[in-house]
Amino acid sequence: MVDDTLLESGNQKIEWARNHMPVLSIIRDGFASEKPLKGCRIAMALHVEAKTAVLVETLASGGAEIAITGCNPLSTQDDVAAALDTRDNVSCYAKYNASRSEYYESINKVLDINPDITVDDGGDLIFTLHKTRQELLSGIKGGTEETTTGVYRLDSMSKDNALKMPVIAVNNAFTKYLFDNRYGTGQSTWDAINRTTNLLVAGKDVVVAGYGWCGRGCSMRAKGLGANVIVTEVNPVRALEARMDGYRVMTMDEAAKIGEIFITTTGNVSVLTRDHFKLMKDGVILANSGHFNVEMNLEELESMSKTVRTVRENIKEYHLGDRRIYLLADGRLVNLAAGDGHPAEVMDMSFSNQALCIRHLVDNDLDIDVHAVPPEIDTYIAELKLKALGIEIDELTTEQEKYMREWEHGT
Ligand SMILES: NC(=O)c1ccc[n+]([C@@H]2O[C@H](COP(=O)([O-])OP(=O)(O)OC[C@H]3O[C@@H](n4cnc5c(N)ncnc54)[C@H](O)[C@@H]3O)[C@@H](O)[C@H]2O)c1
Ligand SMILES: O=c1[nH]cnc2c1ncn2[C@@H]1O[C@H](CO)[C@@H](O)[C@H]1O
Ligand SMILES: N[C@@H](CCS)C(=O)O
Repeated sequence: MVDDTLLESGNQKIEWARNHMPVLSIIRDGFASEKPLKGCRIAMALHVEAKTAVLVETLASGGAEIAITGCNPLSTQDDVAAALDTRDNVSCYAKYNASRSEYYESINKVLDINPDITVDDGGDLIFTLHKTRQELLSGIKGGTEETTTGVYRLDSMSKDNALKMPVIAVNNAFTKYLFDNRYGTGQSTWDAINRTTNLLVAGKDVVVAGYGWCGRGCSMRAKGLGANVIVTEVNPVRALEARMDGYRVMTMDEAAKIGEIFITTTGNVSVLTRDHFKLMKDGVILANSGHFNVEMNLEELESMSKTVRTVRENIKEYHLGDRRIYLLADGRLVNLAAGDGHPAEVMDMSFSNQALCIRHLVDNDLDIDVHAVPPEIDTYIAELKLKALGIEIDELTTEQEKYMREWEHGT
């Protein structure tokens, strides 16, 4: 028996998100009348919260049958999961704080739908499919991948000839990463850090590891909050860009001694290790907004600690004897595990890409490979978003088009 209060809270959150996702709402209306996904079975592993629920509703309104679970043990909002499970043709297996075995059990339940299409965030569904559920591969039309690291992994699989299905790299659409990874992560990471710690940012030394799209967003918003921002990088071009954007750039060995708040956004492992923890000041705060819980070496942090205790919701204190280090949300994506994820207006574009790419997979037979989002989908979403914002832009005149095509003109 599902708790009514839980359902009411989940439905309220979904309604709020739905009302702030105008592009997805247009796509949903089209899906409801055309039913382009009729008879299609979709297996999904995404962060199960309100904006994701709106995507699921959109796919269901297009005629699909959906099984969904989480893509992170700590990002599921149980009220939304309960509400989603009441929708027609939707089964939701996600739960907050799932153990590793529960997490993979749910991934397998989702795969039991015998999917035509898979939707991933970070690749756990597709990797399980390739490792232990290969019998399902022959029925698969294709999949989509939501995030940067998931796409890197798929590219590696493709290079090794290990990939056995077509996948669209949704992350790589302009209308995804330029907004979601940058402005979404920038805002939601700080929202989560601020609501979790209730501490001041102004005047603090904030270290952002990685100056990709997420790192740019987190640095930009840290600066806006009055922090002194330090960036660490391994890519010389991005390091230079960070420097010219006005930040200090140095190695993590140097930054570890100075920083008061550390945010990892690299998609890489062991960016913060024992050597860095040894150098850190008393009371530093660590948050990850990159990938899984691997960016900080938590085993090393634990092994160095005399005591580990929860001192406030989503804050663990690691007492090293002489100093304390505070870890937010167990080192999982802080914006989702200790916050509500990206703003709805941003996920509007990311999930419109998902919906239209899923339709594209159903309508076409793509080769086994990692595919770009078709440019016409990307442009269409940008146009709809501008329209929803009430913004008109200029068009090229015939003279301008001609000028841009020709090459003979000089001074
Ligand atoms: N929290 C969220 O909601 C959210 C949103 C989007 C993406 N992501 C995830 O965040 C991560 C970053 O995504 P992105 O789009 O910014 O990727 P990106 O590839 O644009 O940027 C990652 C940057 O990290 C740098 N880097 C790699 N190893 C490093 C190291 N050891 N030290 C310092 N820098 C290092 C790279 O050179 C690169 O510039 C990915 O794992 C992605 O999947 C999270
Ligand atoms: O609120 C949200 N709901 C669903 N997905 C989200 C939200 N915020 C960020 N991401 C997605 O999570 C991926 C990293 O795991 C990002 O690529 C982003 O698109
Ligand atoms: N779904 C994964 C991918 C993040 S890049 C996670 O939540 O950590």
